[in-house]
Amino acid sequence: MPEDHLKLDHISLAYDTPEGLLPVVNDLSLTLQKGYIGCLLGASGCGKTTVLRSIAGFEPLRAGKIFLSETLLSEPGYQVEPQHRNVGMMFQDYALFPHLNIEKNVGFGLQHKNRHERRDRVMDMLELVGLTDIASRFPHELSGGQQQRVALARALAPEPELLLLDEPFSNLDVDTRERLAFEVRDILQATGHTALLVTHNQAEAFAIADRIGVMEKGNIVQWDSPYGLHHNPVSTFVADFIRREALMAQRAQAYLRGEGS
Ligand SMILES: Nc1ncnc2c1ncn2[C@@H]1O[C@H](COP(=O)(O)OP(=O)(O)OP(=O)(O)O)[C@@H](O)[C@H]1O
Repeated sequence: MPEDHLKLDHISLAYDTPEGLLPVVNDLSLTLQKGYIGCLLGASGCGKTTVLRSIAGFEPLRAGKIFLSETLLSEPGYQVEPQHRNVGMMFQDYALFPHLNIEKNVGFGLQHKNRHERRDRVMDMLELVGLTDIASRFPHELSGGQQQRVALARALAPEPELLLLDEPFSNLDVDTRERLAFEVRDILQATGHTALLVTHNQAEAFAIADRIGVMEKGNIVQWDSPYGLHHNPVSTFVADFIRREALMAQRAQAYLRGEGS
């Protein structure tokens, strides 16, 4: 069994709002092993992005602790700054700098390297995502799928210990989305990266993840392998959630085949 890498230990998170404190995540725990891809899966508003933001260092904890490779990153009253966490991020909106070409976008987090080292690393990353021929292009000249591959190359370039992906495929059409999900999984597996992905798309979660956490109202109700979730759901909520999503996917496929509405 690989060693534990990311550990969320009974974390709670809340937002200060004009109406008062809004509890969002309540006593959530998970452990992700080195080289594994984990996924938080759940309905809109259940707190997935908030958990990811707390790991990145953008949200303070109200309770609990976050560890990466046994280093304490967060606890109430203590936060390692986001730029010192060695955590890479990839979001749904690509977040590429429009005025920089692809080479400069991918090299953005490598200012500490000299010009030659930076270029070598950028080219290695572009080769990894299969885009060496477009290094001098600008983001608006690329398709959504290509832009997202550049975003992955940029996130991996500084050799992060952990990669966080927030709905990275949701702006893409269905075919590209599926293909890229598998591609990203293969790249992460080949490079041995540990990653945590957030999605509300079950097919995506099952395509990419070694461990899936089904979330309900700010907590994980089951943290398990895709097989375990399918065959041993711990509650009717999980069973219904999995069945409902599978049913919706089947209906959508039937609809696309013209077999009804
Ligand atoms: N900055 C904020 N201030 C106040 N409330 C917030 C803030 N960000 C998120 N929330 C609220 O916290 C709850 C959880 O939001 P979060 O974005 O973590 O959910 P999510 O599961 O990622 O949802 P989605 O799938 O729609 O992105 C929601 O009720 C949301 O309205």
